[in-house]
Amino acid sequence: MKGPLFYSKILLFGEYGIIKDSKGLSIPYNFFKGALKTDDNLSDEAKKSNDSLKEYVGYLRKLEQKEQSLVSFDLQTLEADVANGMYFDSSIPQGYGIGSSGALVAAIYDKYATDKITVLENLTREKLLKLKKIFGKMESFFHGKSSGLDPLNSYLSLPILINSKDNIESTIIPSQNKEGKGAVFLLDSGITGETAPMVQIFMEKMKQEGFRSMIKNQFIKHTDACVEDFLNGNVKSLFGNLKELSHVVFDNFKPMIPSKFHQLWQKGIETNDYYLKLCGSGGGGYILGFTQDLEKAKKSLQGHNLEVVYNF
Ligand SMILES: Nc1ncnc2c1ncn2[C@@H]1O[C@H](COP(=O)(O)OP(=O)(O)OP(=O)(O)O)[C@@H](O)[C@H]1O
Ligand SMILES: C[C@@](O)(CCO)CC(=O)[O-]
Repeated sequence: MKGPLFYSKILLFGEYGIIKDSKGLSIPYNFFKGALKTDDNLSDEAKKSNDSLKEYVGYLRKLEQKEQSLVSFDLQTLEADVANGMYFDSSIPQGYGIGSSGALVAAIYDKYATDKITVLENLTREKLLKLKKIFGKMESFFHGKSSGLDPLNSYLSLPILINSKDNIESTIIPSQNKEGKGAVFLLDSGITGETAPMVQIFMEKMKQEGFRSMIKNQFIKHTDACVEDFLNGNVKSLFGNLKELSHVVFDNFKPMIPSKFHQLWQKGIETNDYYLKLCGSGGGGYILGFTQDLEKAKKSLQGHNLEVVYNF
């Protein structure tokens, strides 16, 4: 792959909660990546990507007209490049909760936005929020309403701490202990998931008083505590809160957990070998796992492939 690379992201904590002002923590995941590329002879996959970029140009044209003070693009060049066979050459799986459309949006903004906010300047909170707003509008084309967080993560290639909806900052996470036994890992559910219908289910449930208070008093409480513990390197406390979080999610987010994984989810809580949580909106794609002993977790999850993303 040539040209600047744009990485996938993992929302370690904050799925659903960030819609309701919980904390969140999102990190770039550079195992998967994509870049804009041009070829004369397009493979089937490249052709599909190229076709979707053709449609995207039309969307950006309308967006630019609607949001004149927010963002503008060199659409002529973009259109010519797409006509010449440009596509997004990407290894990021789609519908897996790790931001394939976010990386694409970041790549397009980087190459075609005029007067863009660059990663080299001093990124004040105002600039970050503006970028997030632009990216939210740009990404809406792919899956309806978007917070813009995925493209922001991909564009900056930095961890992002969400304190609340209007208060985000780039942050530093504790450096990995490559020799450590503990790990964060991805489990492949084997099916794709879609964000919009899952968020719809969540919003529907939020109409119930009981669900709302569970979100506030349990889900957000544990999510916020996990973010604090992770950033401060309080591993022991982190795993206590993870266990609670895993439990609350299991009891209240069943539609977001592929049924094949219900038993494994419970087994983790019972044995303490690992704890599972949602990775993004769930419903398929990846599931996130945390363990204090990777070898134990591997044994316990035999038959499943664990992709380690962080070592404690
Ligand atoms: N390489 C690509 N070329 C063109 N379009 C792409 C490419 N990768 C992703 N997309 C677009 O992004 C869409 C997938 O985005 P979607 O937001 O549904 O999932 P995701 O970004 O993979 O996951 P999530 O938002 O849950 O992290 C695809 O349907 C396609 O339109
Ligand atoms: C489920 C959700 O909270 C995270 C999906 O990556 C939706 C969102 O905030 O955009």
